[in-house]
Amino acid sequence: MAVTPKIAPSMLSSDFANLASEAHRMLDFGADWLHMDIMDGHFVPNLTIGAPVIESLRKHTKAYLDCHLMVTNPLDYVEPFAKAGASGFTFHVEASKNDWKELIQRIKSHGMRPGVSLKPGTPIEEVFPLVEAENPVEMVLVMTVEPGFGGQKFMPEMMDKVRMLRKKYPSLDIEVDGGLGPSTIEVAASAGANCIVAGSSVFGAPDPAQVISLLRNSVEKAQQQTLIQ
Ligand SMILES: O=C(CO)[C@H](O)[C@H](O)COP(=O)(O)O
Repeated sequence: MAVTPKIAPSMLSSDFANLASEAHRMLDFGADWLHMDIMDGHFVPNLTIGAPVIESLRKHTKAYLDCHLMVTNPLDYVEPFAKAGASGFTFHVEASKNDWKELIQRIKSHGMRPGVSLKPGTPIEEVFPLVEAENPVEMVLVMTVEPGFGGQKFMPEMMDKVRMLRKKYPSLDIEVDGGLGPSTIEVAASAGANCIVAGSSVFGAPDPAQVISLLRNSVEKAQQQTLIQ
């Protein structure tokens, strides 16, 4: 069975001073999720937003807040993010070598959906135990740029990771993030990605609704092709 396409504009490219209206604008344009980039200034060389901003945004929308925690100590953030109203809590495998079982358990017990992400230099095999665990993650986020900043160039060589994941786990949510847009979506969708994060290509477009629709159509088309083959 094909997994559902989810188009998630990265709010990193939004006007943070008008976050609620930017969120509504993206949802009106057809976004499924809102992707929230949480950076602590240590794990990646950038500092963005934390739980207080998620809490403020939650007062304005019921949308799925897909939180990607680029932080050194993800365990410290589980409770604050749950209280703030996060929906998905995606942590980095590089930051959870010894405590991922506890982390997944705590994310779920706090009512959020656990995901794991990996940087471009991290081998895909490192996430397999987290997907195959008795209490598994429900999404893998394959970074297609070095995490930290929007507007970077998509790394097509990351598609081997996506292909390998899709082959092993046909019903897993596989998210890609970094440099996704009309010129790169086909390769990502045909590799098997179904959750698409896109920042600059959506926010910078004259018609963001058209880009969101194009991204969704590409995922649907690739999924149909796979069913035919
Ligand atoms: O996680 C991120 C950076 O760490 C961003 O979500 C990502 O890069 C999206 O931005 P763009 O689509 O402009 O590349």
